[in-house]
Amino acid sequence: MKFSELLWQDTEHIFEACWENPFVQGIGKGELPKASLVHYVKQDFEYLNAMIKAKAIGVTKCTSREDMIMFKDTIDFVLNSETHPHHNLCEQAGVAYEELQGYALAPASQHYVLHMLHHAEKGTLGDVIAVTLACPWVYLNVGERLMKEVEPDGSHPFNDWIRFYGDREEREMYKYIDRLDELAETAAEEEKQRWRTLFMEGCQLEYMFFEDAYHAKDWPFARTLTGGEKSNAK
Ligand SMILES: Cc1ncc(CN)c(N)n1
Repeated sequence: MKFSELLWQDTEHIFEACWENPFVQGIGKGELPKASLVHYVKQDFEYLNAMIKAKAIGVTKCTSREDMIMFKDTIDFVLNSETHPHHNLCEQAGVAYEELQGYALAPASQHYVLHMLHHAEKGTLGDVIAVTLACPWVYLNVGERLMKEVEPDGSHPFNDWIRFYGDREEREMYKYIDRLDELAETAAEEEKQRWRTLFMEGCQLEYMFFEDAYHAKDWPFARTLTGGEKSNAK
């Protein structure tokens, strides 16, 4: 069995939970509360900044140009293309994209970002791939299912979001899967167990990201310092 098939077996139930999550189902139905959309974009803008940094750290773990190009292509994709789905959500929320940038992360997304950057910094090339892999895999899965189930056209409020993830470059992630399968062929058992854990935790954090976006779940108290300033520290 390929290592990636084992990853799938470990996490299929979490992919299913992501699919059933009200945020994803709301995208399919074309109905999401404005607060959910706003919360999602605020969090995701910062999350994708962290993803760019994690992929840049990935470059420092490479010994071949092919691997460097793989990371470079994703950085380019996130920076230059992955703004499209955000614009779609902002249009539906009736809020300017610029207004939703620069916010402090809520607890679950903060955890996801710190988790990703920590393991990318201290880990191997395989660790960087494993800790960032849930991101495209979950979205490609959700996007493809939405494409099939909803068959959206231009009249669907989230047509761009669905088509972006169901139909486009998230397929680049197969390069990461193939590379991790290749690395797994010679990796120690202990390292493979760590990759499985990192991937499984990534899937759980993807689920929490959808769940918290739907409920616009933030810190329990206002992030205000004693002088009255608002803390936007990330
Ligand atoms: C949290 C999260 N995970 C995944 C993706 C899709 N790249 C995203 N935009 N945001």
